[in-house]
Amino acid sequence: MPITACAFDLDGTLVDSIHDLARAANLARADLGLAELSSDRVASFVGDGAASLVARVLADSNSAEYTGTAMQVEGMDRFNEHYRAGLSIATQFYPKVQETLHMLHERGMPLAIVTNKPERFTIPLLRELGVFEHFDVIVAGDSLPKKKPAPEPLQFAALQLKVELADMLMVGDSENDILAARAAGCPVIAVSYGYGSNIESLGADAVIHRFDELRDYLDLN
Ligand SMILES: O=C(O)COP(=O)(O)O
Ligand SMILES: [Mg+2]
Repeated sequence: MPITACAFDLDGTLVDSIHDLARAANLARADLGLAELSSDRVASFVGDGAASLVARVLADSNSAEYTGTAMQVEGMDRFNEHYRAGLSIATQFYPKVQETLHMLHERGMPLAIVTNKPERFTIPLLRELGVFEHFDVIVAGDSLPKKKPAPEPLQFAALQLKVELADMLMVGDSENDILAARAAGCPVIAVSYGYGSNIESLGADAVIHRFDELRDYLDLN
């Protein structure tokens, strides 16, 4: 793979954000008189952006969709407030992420974030974690009309980075990341430690178990 740029998913790939997401989700549920869900349960609802997360968390069902009911609108408002107030209380980089991002940035590798997390959370979270400046482009879940698994966010990132899609490596933890990469024509590596289920069977070019294994796939000089 002649990789000249990298695009990274955020939740479940760079950072373990589930405890802050689950806290905000459960505070929103409590505001609406609903009982607490386990972090694992909330993790199984992450991946399609905040509106889907809120719909699934309120219904405690993976098939719930956000249609804008009064309860969902209220739940979304509550979730926004709680999550914005505690984006990085318990959120941490997975092992070797910081070092590897820093090394790639130092070596001049163009880097993108391509996440389904909305901009209102993505940008402050990256700032709070001290890595905002490492990325040349940030495409969030609501930056464009379509989000992953559509190819547009990766197409937009490649355009901004001035690289070919075939030369931009996508790294993610869920089926949406792999589908988006396939649709866009990007090579894709899956991480095994995130929130996606059955990641080994989803047809990524490779599966890695620790973030710095990425080095093996990049032509670093
Ligand atoms: O917030 C989400 O739903 C998922 O975010 P991700 O695309 O960074 O995994
Ligand atoms: Mg993810």
